Amino acid sequence: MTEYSPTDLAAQLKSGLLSFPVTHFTEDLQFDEEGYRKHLSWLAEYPVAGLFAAGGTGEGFSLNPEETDRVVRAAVDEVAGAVPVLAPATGSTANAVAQAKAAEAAGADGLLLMPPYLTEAGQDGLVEHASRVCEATGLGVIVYSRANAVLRDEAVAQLADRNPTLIGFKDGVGNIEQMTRTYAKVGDRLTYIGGLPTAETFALPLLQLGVSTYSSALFNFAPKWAIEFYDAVRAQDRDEVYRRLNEFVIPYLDIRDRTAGYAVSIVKGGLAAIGRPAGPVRPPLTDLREDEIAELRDLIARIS
Ligand SMILES: O=C([O-])C(=O)C[C@H](O)[C@@H](O)C(=O)[O-]
Repeated sequence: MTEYSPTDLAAQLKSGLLSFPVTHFTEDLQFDEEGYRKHLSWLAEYPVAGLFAAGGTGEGFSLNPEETDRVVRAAVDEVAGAVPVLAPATGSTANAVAQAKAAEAAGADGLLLMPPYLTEAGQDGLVEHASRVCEATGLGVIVYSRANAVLRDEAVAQLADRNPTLIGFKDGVGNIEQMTRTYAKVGDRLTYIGGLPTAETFALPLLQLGVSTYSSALFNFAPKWAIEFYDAVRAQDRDEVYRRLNEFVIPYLDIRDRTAGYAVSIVKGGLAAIGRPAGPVRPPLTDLREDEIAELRDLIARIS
């Protein structure tokens, strides 16, 4: 059972960078628990404020509920209380509620509510969906606003009023007006997390909009560099942030943007490039080509 009340968890997550580990697969696309645990054990050498198991970078969308449970349990066990572990709640309301309960039983400390798949939905329906998940457990919940579940300021305010366990808003859209409206309306009642693909790209400007931390996919293969980048953002060291954007992030985006879904695949590519392979990505994603991994290796050499 978690030691973090929702309020404690909200404060903890604001205190540092957030880790979104990839999920390791064998060549025949089964969960490679040993590889995953070794990866978490290596990343544990670097200070983060929370670990989100089976998130987007962790290909949570490709896992069945039993696999998600295995990944979450492996993370909880491996991390052993050093940092809070947050688990995903995905898909239909019924599925997300079941996953939330399973995560609480597995000892997770909080939940990241992902968008429901396929259907579009209005704001009232999204509030209902998220509220059901908030009501399902005592865990703190972060709602991920992205894709077919983009929440506007009024809906975020409604959700925060209705659900004391809603602790965070993760933005995957980057709409400046909506972020401004949301922070103006809801203020520090919630913790705001930058969750656009390759979140470092937006970290400095979003800080001005109340977004105090972000989910780092780069942390998977460049943990020291990712922490240093986060420190530069928090210190509002504009020169250093732009130096690092030019040195690494922008050329990395040039590779990432070649194929839809590479925002996740490139993270496994980065791990292959540094000699810590995490196995292939699952369909519908595709792996980077060998020449792209070689390109990425040269890029990573610049920051190692
Ligand atoms: O669920 C996820 O993995 C994310 O949305 C976070 C990613 O880590 C994203 O912020 C990124 O690519 O840096």
